[in-house]
Amino acid sequence: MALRPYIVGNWKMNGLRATLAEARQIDRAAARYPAVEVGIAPPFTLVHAMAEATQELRVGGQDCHAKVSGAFTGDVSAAMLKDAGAMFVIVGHSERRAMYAESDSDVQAKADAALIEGLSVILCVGETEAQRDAGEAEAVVSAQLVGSLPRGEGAAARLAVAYEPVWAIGTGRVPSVDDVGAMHRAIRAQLLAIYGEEGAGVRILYGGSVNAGNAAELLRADEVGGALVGGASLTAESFAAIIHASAMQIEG
Ligand SMILES: O=C[C@H](O)COP(=O)(O)O
Repeated sequence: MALRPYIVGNWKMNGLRATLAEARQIDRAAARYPAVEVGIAPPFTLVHAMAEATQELRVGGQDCHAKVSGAFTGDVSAAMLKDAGAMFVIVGHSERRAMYAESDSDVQAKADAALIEGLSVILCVGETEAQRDAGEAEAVVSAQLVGSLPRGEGAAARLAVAYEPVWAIGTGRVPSVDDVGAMHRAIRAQLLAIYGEEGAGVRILYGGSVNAGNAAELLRADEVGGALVGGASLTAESFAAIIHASAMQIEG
């Protein structure tokens, strides 16, 4: 089954209102390539404004709380994201797992909450360098999937998984295309085991130092259905080049 490629920018803690000019340009680039689905997860402060300022982009959050509301100072719920115009949320990013000690079950609760509110979910998994060096990469990712994938009715239909090796994030280092393909095949096998046939429709994105120069090669790896892009999504010039590379892939 050919899945529509999904190219998503994670702006992390970057972007002021002035930066919406980049989002408008990215929106125009996305309009030129309708075969590619394009999203941006800006900081919470820009979600509403970006959703208002763009037409083609899926705008999303970078995290959400598992509860709908309550005494959780500084947190934002999935319902609030939805209300602000978000269509999806990223959960389980390695920066949150590492810096805020989010466990697999925390991540699963967030994913479930987002799906209940009608958002779609990008669930991140990935091994550290030490885990890869120890030959544990697939086992680590497998355990993260088992522990954090949402299990509610119809979950697979609004889910994407992002494989992001921690050591490749923001470092300029990327795994070989063979290693990316091997991990993505293993993730696909696990999605099929957990969701049955519906697991075939879950897009598996690669993330970690994707840029205009390496996107075409990484997107060609087995079972890579798109990319989750950090630094290179911050300017329209580099992000549009990645969208273009994805569109060219479809045209073959
Ligand atoms: O969510 C995005 C990833 O953490 C990748 O970031 P990067 O493209 O800056 O390496």
